[in-house]
Amino acid sequence: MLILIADAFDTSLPKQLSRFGEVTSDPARLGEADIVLVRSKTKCTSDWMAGAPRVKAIIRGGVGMDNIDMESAASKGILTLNTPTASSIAVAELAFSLMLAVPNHISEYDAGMKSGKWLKNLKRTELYGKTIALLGMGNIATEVAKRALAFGMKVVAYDCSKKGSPYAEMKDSVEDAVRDADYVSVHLPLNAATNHLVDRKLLEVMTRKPVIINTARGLCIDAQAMVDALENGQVSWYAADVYPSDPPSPDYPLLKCEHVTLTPHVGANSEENLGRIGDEVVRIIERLKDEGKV
Ligand SMILES: NC(=O)c1ccc[n+]([C@@H]2O[C@H](COP(=O)([O-])OP(=O)(O)OC[C@H]3O[C@@H](n4cnc5c(N)ncnc54)[C@H](O)[C@@H]3O)[C@@H](O)[C@H]2O)c1
Ligand SMILES: O=C(O)[C@H](O)COP(=O)(O)O
Repeated sequence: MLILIADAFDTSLPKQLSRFGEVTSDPARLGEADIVLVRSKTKCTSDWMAGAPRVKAIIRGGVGMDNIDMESAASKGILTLNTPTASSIAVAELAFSLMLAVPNHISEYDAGMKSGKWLKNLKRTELYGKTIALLGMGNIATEVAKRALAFGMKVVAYDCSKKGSPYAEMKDSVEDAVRDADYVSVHLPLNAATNHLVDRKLLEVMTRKPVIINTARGLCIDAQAMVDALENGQVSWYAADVYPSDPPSPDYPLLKCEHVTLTPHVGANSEENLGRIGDEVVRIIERLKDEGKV
């Protein structure tokens, strides 16, 4: 069996996988591979699959499957699997870091100190007593909610398929969730229903000039509508880890906008999480072998 590690995984993974067969990271060997491991970088399109005639399983180390053409894979009998819970803590901690950094002016204070400005008059605001709306109440949002509760925040959420949670007051619509929120954190998969879910209309529903945090997918928000909302003060800050493409094109409007904090898609990229993802990949291959699927 040949396992192709197509994207950047934990450095210990090739050794761990060697008990299953040969392991390579040479993309030129796609045509010989039985299993391919990807993160978000490799785009598993129908054309890409045509170059992988032996592949029985594509394993996505991570959560989002939007870089994999699932329909094509299914039609070719290729299994598609991910590591659904491995990244929850890593991403929740990044969302929370952004949520702490913005009202505490960490980047402005730092830049001020280094340019000789003593910005003591710039007041911080506390998370305590504020309301956070979570869009999507799955694995990552649940970890964000637990941390928000520990900070004394009120947590509300909207999820199209979850009507209850021990960690959030569930709302019946996305509008109801965001209306009175001071913070809105996006935790949705990218699909036809969530593409531009945060659009001009939804931004207009928000009454509290919220900080919006997006560690889900860049296309879940309408970037131009977000720029306009930041410029007219309807939204006070946008903090994001995700873009329509990695990296975003130089003319992505939010790159040049004020009151925006950005990170380079590092939600899953903690040392610990890459280790967890690798361990989960090993368990998946073990199971597929036991079931005779690879
Ligand atoms: N920044 C990063 O590095 C990073 C890392 C991991 C995941 N992500 C992104 O975060 C997303 C969420 O991850 P998760 O682990 O919480 O996934 P999850 O599947 O556990 O939760 C997603 C939730 O969204 C809900 N949902 C789906 N469509 C909806 C809609 N139209 N309206 C309302 N709710 C809807 C689902 O019911 C589900 O409960 C992933 O799909 C991925 O795109 C980003
Ligand atoms: O959906 C995910 O798991 C994340 O967006 C992480 O993507 P990455 O594996 O490319 O860091």
